[in-house]
Amino acid sequence: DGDLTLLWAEWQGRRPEWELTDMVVWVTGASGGIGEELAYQLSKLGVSLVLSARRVHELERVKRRCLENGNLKEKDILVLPLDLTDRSSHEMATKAVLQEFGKIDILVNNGGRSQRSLVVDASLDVYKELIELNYLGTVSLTKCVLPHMIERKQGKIVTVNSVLGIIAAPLSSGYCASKHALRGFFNGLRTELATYPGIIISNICPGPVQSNIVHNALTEEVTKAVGSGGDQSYKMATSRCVRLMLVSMANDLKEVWIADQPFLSMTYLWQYMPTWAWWITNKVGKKRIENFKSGVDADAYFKTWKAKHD
Ligand SMILES: NC(=O)c1ccc[n+]([C@@H]2O[C@H](COP(=O)([O-])OP(=O)(O)OC[C@H]3O[C@@H](n4cnc5c(N)ncnc54)[C@H](O)[C@@H]3O)[C@@H](O)[C@H]2O)c1
Repeated sequence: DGDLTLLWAEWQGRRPEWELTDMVVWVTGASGGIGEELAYQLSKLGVSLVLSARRVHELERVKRRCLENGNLKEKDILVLPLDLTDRSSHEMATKAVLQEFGKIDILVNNGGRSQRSLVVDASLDVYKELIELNYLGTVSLTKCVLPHMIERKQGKIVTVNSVLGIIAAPLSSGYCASKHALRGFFNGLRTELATYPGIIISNICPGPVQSNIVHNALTEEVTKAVGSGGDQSYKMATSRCVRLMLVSMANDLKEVWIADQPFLSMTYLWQYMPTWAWWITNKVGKKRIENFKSGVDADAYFKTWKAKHD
């Protein structure tokens, strides 16, 4: 369920419990899904946590659970409301973190939204929103934190990308574009930081993971979200995805792929045999569009596949 370097690191590499203690970690999109689970697992490691998203009451709920289940005290967790699309607020937010904890060791760019609509139906505003949020929001926050890391000559910028930042799928063209753009940006940034080996740029590419991502996905209109989560049973458990993310952070891996089969094999196929990968993608993609058009969960066919192979 991880690329070979990641699985090697999990087996033989440094453990998150040794490497990530005493760090200041800022997680965006911490009010749900992967970001929320990340907060819980990090809170057990004894880090100082900054929890950001738009909804304060949800962040307070996550903070309370971190305090109940983790090793942290009230003073170790800062709830910092943040809208990634409100770029003018990012500098102030960064200052607030530095004022509270004096440093930022790890920025986890996790907040984002997906898409469920065909190119022919989706308004241009949907594409604009996905670029504003997933791409420019992430770039903006990174640019605020980067000078601090350069000054200290250390830090990790971890971005929750997606396998859809490498491959593509129907109904998600704007999402794929935003994630491809992010991968290009961070690969470019990494090349510029070659003289700062202490600053790690890490690109995390999960496949389907249990979360609210489908529920919150944009449709053909920017004002309308999907509003139902669909079937989650075929997706990777959030806790497993986050554990592998922590392994990646502890071992300074530059890009990792985290996905159950057949998604992981598909990513390898795209890497090594793009022509074959296109053949399969078009076959599966057709089914995905048919399901979507008939009002069924677009990925319902994976239930049958999983049932056969489990
Ligand atoms: N779940 C998956 O299958 C999957 C797969 C690959 C990549 N990802 C990526 O993982 C990340 C987390 O997604 P998730 O699956 O946990 O989904 P989710 O919908 O459960 O969580 C998304 C988080 O982002 C926050 N967010 C949304 N808009 C925001 C804004 N304008 N400003 C600040 N925060 C905002 C939400 O409040 C929430 O906390 C996303 O970047 C997503 O693209 C998810």
